[in-house]
Amino acid sequence: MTSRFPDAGAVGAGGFVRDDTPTPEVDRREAVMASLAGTVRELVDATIRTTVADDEVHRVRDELALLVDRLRAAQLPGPAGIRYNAEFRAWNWGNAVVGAANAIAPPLEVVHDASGCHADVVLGAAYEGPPGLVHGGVSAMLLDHIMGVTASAMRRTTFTGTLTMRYRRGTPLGPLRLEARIVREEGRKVFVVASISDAEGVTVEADGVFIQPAGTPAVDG
Ligand SMILES: CCCCCCCC(=O)SCCNC(=O)CCNC(=O)[C@H](O)C(C)(C)COP(=O)(O)OP(=O)(O)OC[C@H]1O[C@@H](n2cnc3c(N)ncnc32)[C@H](O)[C@@H]1OP(=O)(O)O
Repeated sequence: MTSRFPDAGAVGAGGFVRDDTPTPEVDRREAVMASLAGTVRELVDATIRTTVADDEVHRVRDELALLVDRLRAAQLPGPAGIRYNAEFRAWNWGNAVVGAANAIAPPLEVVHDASGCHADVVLGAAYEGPPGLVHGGVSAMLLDHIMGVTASAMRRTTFTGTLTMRYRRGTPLGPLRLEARIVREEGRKVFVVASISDAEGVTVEADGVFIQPAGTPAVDG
């Protein structure tokens, strides 16, 4: 069996980084960062929807600039990447869809089930495209992620090769369900279908080809 885990600190296949931070410490820090990101997410929503006077907006902006400086006091040299420790605990806190420290991420919480993966999410004002509806690119981004996770099946690295969307009707902001499943595999290619639904049924369908890049091992392969 070939391990997907490189030596500590090294960049492995697909850009994954082995990091020997113990799992309890990862869990603790993740909760701290998720707490911060949750408040920043509130800030984003409040910023979009505020109707306070201009002077108040300027005062809030100046206070926020001071807070940004405090967070900038110690920073990673680049993006957060994806890290793994020896216990197979993985963390990707900057991920655009699930990153615990990323206030832009909804965040999606992907659940593995008998047929593939699903996720329940509530999308607010920050994800609007047409009035009251989810931006089509946001729908594609969320589906791309859950389809990628489904294709990877927690045992191999896959990248999106081709993603096709069919927008059947507008997707309303609010509570939504995403579902994804593998329909077939051919060599390194994994074919995945997925959907977004609201209470009335499917709003978006997607199918995609996810490819295990040449030279990347499956964990149990
Ligand atoms: C844990 C976090 C999960 C997150 C999931 C989110 C998913 C993402 O967003 S991934 C980011 C977006 N995707 C990318 O950036 C991928 C960029 N592209 C690449 O890296 C490469 O082109 C990659 C990996 C897709 C294919 O490269 P490579 O392994 O060299 O493929 P290659 O050997 O040429 O082809 C292998 C097979 O795939 C097919 N193929 C190659 N590219 C594509 C494509 N774009 N679409 C469909 N099929 C393709 C080939 O035809 C070939 O098929 P066959 O075996 O039948 O001849």
